[in-house]
Amino acid sequence: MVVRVAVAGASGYAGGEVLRLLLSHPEVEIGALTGHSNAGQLLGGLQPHLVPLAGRTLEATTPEALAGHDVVFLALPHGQSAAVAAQLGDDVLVVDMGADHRLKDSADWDRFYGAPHAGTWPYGLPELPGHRAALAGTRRIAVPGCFPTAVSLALYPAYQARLAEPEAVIVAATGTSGAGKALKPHLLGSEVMGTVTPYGVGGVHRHTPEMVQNLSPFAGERVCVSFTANLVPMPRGILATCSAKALPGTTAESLRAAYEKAYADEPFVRLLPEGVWPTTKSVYGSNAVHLQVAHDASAGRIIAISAIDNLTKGTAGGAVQSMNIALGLPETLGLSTIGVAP
Ligand SMILES: NC(=O)C1=CN([C@@H]2O[C@H](COP(=O)(O)OP(=O)(O)OC[C@H]3O[C@@H](n4cnc5c(N)ncnc54)[C@H](OP(=O)(O)O)[C@@H]3O)[C@@H](O)[C@H]2O)C=CC1
Ligand SMILES: CC(=O)N[C@@H](CCC(=O)OP(=O)(O)O)C(=O)O
Repeated sequence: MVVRVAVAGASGYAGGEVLRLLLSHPEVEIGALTGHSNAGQLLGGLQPHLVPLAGRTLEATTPEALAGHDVVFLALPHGQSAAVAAQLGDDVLVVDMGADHRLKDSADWDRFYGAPHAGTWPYGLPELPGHRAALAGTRRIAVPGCFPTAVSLALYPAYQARLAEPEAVIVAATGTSGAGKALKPHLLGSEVMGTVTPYGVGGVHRHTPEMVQNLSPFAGERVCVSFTANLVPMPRGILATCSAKALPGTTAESLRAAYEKAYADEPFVRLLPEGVWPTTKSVYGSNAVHLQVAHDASAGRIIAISAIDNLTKGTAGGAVQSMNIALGLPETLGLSTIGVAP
C-alpha cells in the first residue's frame, strides 16, 4: 500500500514534526508541501532537519496543490482548516491538527475561539475508550490539543473507576514550541530564558473545555476543571500534574489497579514502575505518554502526572497514529516510544 500524503503548513512546527515522522513511515509517499508567507521557499531553508526534503519548494495552500492525495494533514492556525477541508473530496482523509473540529459544543467554541464553529469530527485520541472504533475508516480526524492529550490520559482511568470526584486541578509545564513558529513578543529568548511564566490562568485557557469534554463521560457528570499552564524554557515537552479529590474507599492499590487495567494493551502509554516519575526528557521526540499515579491519603486526593512531547504525541504523532487507524494500517507504524536522553 502506498499512501500519498500532502502537508499544508509544512513550514510550521506541527507541519515539520509530521513530516519528520512521515519520512520514517514505510507506507507513505510525501506529495505536496504548502505554506503561506513562505510559499515559493525551499523547505531546506525552513526545516533544515528534514534533510531528504531539503530540495522541495513550498507551494501556496490551494485546493489545486492539495488535490490528488490520499491524506491531507492541515497544520494551520486555528480558524483556517475548515475552508481548506471543504474544498477536499469526501474520499480524502483530512487530518486537522488545529482546533477547528475538536469541540462538540458550539457555545464553548464561541467563548474560547470566537470565529464561527466549523463542526465536530472524530477525535484523534484512540486511548480514550470508544474513540479508536470511531476513527476506523473515517475520512475526517480532529487531532486533540497537546494539553488535553496529556491531561485526559492522566485522569480518565480515575473517573472511569469512580475513584475521584468530578473536579480536577491541573498545573502543567510546557515547552515554547507549543506556541508555534510565528513571531510573538512574549516568546523572545530574553523573555523565556531563565524563568517560568504562568499563562491562561483563571479558566481562560482554550484547552479547558476540551478537557471537560473528554473527562466528563467517564465521571458520569460534568467534570469541573481548573487549569493553569506554565511556559518553561525548553523547546518541547509537557509535564501535567493533575489532582482530584479522592472518593471514599480509594486506596493506593485501587488507584494503581485502575491505571494498570486501563493501559494494559496501549502501545504508547507507559505506567511507570512505582516510585518513578515522568520527565519530559524521557519522551522527547517519541510518541510515548509516561504516567504515574499516587494517592495522597492525608490530603484525600489522587495525583496523576503525565509527560508527553507536545509536538509528537501532543500533535503530529497522535495525528499519524490516528491516520494509521483510519486507513486500517498497524497503529504504531512510523511511530516510536523511544526518547532521547540525557
Ligand atoms: N505547536 C504545537 O505544539 C501544537 C500545534 N498544534 C496546532 O497545529 C497548528 C499549527 O501550529 P504550529 O505548527 O505550532 O504553528 P506555526 O506558526 O509554527 O505554523 C503555522 C503554519 O501555518 C501556515 N499559515 C499561517 N497563516 C496561514 C494562513 N492564513 N493560511 C494558511 N496557512 C497559514 C504557516 O505558513 P508560513 O510559515 O509559510 O506563513 C505555517 O506553515 C495550529 O492549529 C496549532 O494549534 C496542535 C498541537 C500542538
Ligand atoms: C506554549 C503554548 O502557547 N502552547 C499552546 C498549546 C498549543 C496546542 O497544543 O494546541 P492547539 O492546537 O490548541 O494550539 C497554548 O497554550 O495555547
